[in-house]
Amino acid sequence: MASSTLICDTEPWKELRAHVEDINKTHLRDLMNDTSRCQSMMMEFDGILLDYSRQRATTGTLNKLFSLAEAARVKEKINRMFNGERINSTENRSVLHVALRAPRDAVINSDGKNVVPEVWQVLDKIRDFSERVRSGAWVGATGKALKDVVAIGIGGSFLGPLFVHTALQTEAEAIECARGRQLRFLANVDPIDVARNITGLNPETTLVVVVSKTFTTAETMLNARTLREWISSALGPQAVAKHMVAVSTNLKLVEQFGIDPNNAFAFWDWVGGRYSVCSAVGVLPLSLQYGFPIVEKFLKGASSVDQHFYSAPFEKNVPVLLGLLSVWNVSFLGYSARAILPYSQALEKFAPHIQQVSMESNGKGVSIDGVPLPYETGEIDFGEPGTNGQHSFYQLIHQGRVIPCDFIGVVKSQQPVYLKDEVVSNHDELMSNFFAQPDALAYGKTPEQLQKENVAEHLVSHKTFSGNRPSLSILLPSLNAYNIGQLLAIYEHRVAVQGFVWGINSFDQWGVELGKSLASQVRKQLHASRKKGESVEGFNFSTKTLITTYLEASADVPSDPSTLLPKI
Ligand SMILES: O=P(O)(O)OC[C@H]1O[C@](O)(CO)[C@@H](O)[C@@H]1O
Repeated sequence: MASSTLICDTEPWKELRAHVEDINKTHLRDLMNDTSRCQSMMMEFDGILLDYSRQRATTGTLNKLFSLAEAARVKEKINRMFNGERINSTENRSVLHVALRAPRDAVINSDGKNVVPEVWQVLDKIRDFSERVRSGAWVGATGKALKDVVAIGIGGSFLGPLFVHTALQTEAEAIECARGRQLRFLANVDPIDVARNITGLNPETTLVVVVSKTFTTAETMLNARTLREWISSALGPQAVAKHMVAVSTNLKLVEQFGIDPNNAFAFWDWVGGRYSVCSAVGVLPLSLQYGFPIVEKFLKGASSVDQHFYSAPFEKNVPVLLGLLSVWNVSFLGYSARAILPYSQALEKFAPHIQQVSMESNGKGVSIDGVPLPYETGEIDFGEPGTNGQHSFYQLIHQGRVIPCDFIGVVKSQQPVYLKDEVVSNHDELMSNFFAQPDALAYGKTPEQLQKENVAEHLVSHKTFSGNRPSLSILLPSLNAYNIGQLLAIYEHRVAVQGFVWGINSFDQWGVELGKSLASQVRKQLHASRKKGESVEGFNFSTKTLITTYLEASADVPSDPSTLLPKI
């Protein structure tokens, strides 16, 4: 396929389009009767069981998807990514988050230079620093050990670390290592988030980690200035050096902000924000909370998937299979959303993280060459842990719109509970739902079944489930740092595969810029109106009215406030 040819103009795409008609002839409940088909749609990798037999697909569909991957040159694109080529062409950058978790002796080149040694230089610096903070060798301005950490950051500088932290919080080894320590995340520019995060913390025993790839993000910088004020108003300006450190690619701005460059932890422009959890962005706060050895296990789990993704044949390659099936669902079956449903409360922040990884990566309107696309890319990702979601939005998934679901289950609970009078453990109860839901979606319930159950005639249509709703199941052996790393990398690479097939740049995010620049125009107006009484100009009628109403109704804000920090 020539680089300017769109994937929708290739034969495999056209064949898949035609193949939809074949698939529409067979209900999933009939596909599920074919045991050899089901067997061929299950695989095991490094302790993880993947079951995609409840996709609306046959082995024929998969073969066609492999041809599509060939037409899209997916293998070549994976190789180019791992070889450090500048596949993020609109930003002229390589995409090397895999180097962040590569073993110390690996060789991964960017611009002819092996980047692995500098990755490990930063990891070693984090290990050393986090050990000093945790052991009390590094103390705050008043000589007290720093037991609490507030990590300030947003988007990719927040969601990944929050997901991993939340997932580890109740894991036995992690609990032991985190004893007496707290890790909090301040993301939103909303002052309420500041108030909630500093409540109950003592600046004397708190370390603030400012996390920003660019060190220019408006929300993060305002929150960083706010917490700098919180520290210096309590302990004096000289305390900032002991209580604030940074993670960034922009060490110059870190220094200008007033953070000692020795206390800055670098990463590189070849790490996309949403792919940065394995850089100092995640590794530093998580090591402060849990110790470096646990975080190293997380990196190893991700690295294991990286190697698998790079080397396994597509027929047995978890991220490739998942990515191709998502393309099938979105581009051919017309399902534009995907539900991420972990049956583990520890994974409650997984869907929010994957929302950014997936939607910021693949929500694009043009090809990598800038050609407007005649097909849609990306999907709407959302999710909640089961069983909570079952009592919320599952109604729509069962009887309303068709939304392919990812069910993620865990064999061994982080916190098993066995009540002596109960038949099954609490975790068994949870997992009963994990096993039942995919079949409910696939098989549904027919009017005939309902009539046999003597359901009143006027209720039969209400109680009918059409079924034929696709899902896949991922069963993890347990939820420790290693498995969390595996899960992360599977989803990261799946998103890349989808983008490679759609022929887009999954590694830029120009779509976030317009809103930012309009906000900056509004910010200038608010300033001019408050300070100089200038009227609101240069906006359309609607925006002007909204801003004017806001200004008038909040005119009691002190015009020259002395610093007012939130209190709860
Ligand atoms: O780490 P930074 O530079 O503060 O950026 C935060 C986030 O902002 C974004 O650019 C989107 O606004 C994300 O891609 C990024 O993860």
